[in-house]
Amino acid sequence: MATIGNNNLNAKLVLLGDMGAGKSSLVLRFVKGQFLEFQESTIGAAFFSQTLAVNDATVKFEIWDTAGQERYHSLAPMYYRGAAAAIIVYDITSTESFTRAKKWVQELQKQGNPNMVMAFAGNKADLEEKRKVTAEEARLYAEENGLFFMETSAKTASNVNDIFYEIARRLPRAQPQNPAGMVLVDRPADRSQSAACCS
Ligand SMILES: Nc1nc2c(ncn2[C@@H]2O[C@H](COP(=O)(O)OP(=O)(O)OP(=O)(O)O)[C@@H](O)[C@H]2O)c(=O)[nH]1
Repeated sequence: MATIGNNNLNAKLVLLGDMGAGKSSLVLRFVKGQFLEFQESTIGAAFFSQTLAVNDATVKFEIWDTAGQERYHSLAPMYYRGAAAAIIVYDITSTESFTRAKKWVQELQKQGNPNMVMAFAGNKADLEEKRKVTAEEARLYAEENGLFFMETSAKTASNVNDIFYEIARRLPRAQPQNPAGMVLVDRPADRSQSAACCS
C-alpha cells in the first residue's frame, strides 16, 4: 500500500513476469544504474528500495523482484498482496512471455489490490531484429485492461526511469487519517437524539 507523511510516500511495488523477461535487470538499472549481460535467475524474490522525487513529494519504492520460474509461482501472492503498484514484464522477443504476462494481469485483476497502479513493460526493446510482439498489440491489450504501457530496455536504459516515474506520478495520494490530531466535539443534542432513537 502507499502510505504518506509530510509529502513522503512509501509504496510497495512488485515485478512479475516470465523467467528471463528482464525483471531483475530493470530493477538493477533503476536502483544501481547497472546492466549485466549474464544476470542470474532470481531465487524466491529479492528486495530493493529506491526513492524518487516527483513534483513536491518523494516516493520511496519498496520493490519486490519476484522469481519468474514456474516453481515459485505460489509465492507470488505474498509479494503482490498489499502492493500499491506492479510492473508486469514481458520480453518483446518472446510470445510465450507475452502470454505469461497476460496471465499475471488476470491474476492481479482477480486477487490484487483493486487500486493497484499497473504498468505493462515490453522489455528488451533494443532487440528490434528479434521482435515477436508488436508494440501495437501490447498497447491495445494494456488499454483494454487499464494498464499503462511502455517498451523498455534494461540494457540501454531506455524508458526504465520513466516507467517508475510514471508509476510514482499515478499513485493515489492517500490522505493522512488525523492530520491535526483527534478533535473531540461535545454535541449534547446529537446524544439525546440517539438515546431517543434506540431505547
Ligand atoms: N538485450 C537485452 N537483454 C536483457 C534486457 N533485460 C534483461 N536482459 C537479459 O536477459 C536475461 C534475463 O534477465 P533477468 O533480469 O535475469 O530476467 P528475470 O525476469 O529477472 O528472470 P528470473 O529471475 O528468472 O525471473 C539476462 O541475461 C539479461 O542480461 C534488455 O533490456 N535487453
